[in-house]
Amino acid sequence: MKLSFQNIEKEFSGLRVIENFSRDIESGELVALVGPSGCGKSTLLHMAAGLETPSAGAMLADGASIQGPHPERTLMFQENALYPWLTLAQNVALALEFQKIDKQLALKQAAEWLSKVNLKGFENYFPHQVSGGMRQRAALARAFISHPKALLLDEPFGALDALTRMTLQDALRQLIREAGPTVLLVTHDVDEALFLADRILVFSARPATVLKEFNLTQHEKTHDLSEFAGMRREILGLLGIHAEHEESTAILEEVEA
Ligand SMILES: Nc1ncnc2c1ncn2[C@@H]1O[C@H](COP(=O)(O)OP(=O)(O)OP(=O)(O)O)[C@@H](O)[C@H]1O
Repeated sequence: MKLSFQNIEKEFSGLRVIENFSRDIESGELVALVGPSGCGKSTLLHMAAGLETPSAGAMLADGASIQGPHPERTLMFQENALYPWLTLAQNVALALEFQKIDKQLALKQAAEWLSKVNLKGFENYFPHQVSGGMRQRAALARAFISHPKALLLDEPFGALDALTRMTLQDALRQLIREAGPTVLLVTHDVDEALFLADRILVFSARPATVLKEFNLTQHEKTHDLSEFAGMRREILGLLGIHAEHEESTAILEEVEA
């Protein structure tokens, strides 16, 4: 699914958040949105999800104006949104409810997707009985089970420790390779953007405009991002962080608009 942001402007009660943003996200492309906290990244994601409307401009999916949420465009948040009273399999199966699939068949498919994200054997566990990383694995299974054409990820691994985050990034990349959705990824983690993205858009503070765009399609990437040291330094510089002062990527949280 191609997502098109056309001359998008957004303001909330006089607060200008997005200024003249235009970009096409091609079908199957993974574009990461990076920028200071509060600059409007989630707002752009919410427009693609159909949860917010632009104040001016047009938000299109495959050339048609987005009128509201649709299961073809799936949003996934940092805080896992699993229902605590449902098992992991029931949570994943729930995503198929709108398709009116037989409940037993939905549970069977849910078990298959849980297996794909390394949760075989945990189908009947409740969310509180597994780790945060496992909950996000289940959330990934739930996001993919309905074969979304566009996946809108808002800091999906932001609450996880660095090691767990990397294993989840590997799982996500594998799922994306198999399913091929268009992906918009909001992240504060520059390394996550470098590892996963085909393209990185770096935004200014509010009102958000694109400061620079980085293309990474020609690279086959590993978690050893040393070849991207220059690009990483440049992105952090654009965000007002000097590499020599950088203690962790969490610092990005403190760059207030
Ligand atoms: N529904 C809303 N009503 C009013 N203001 C809003 C609404 N949604 C977002 N905002 C405001 O728009 C600005 C941008 O918010 P947004 O969540 O898009 O930023 P962000 O770049 O995703 O931030 P962060 O990186 O901290 O998640 C913020 O000042 C926020 O308070």
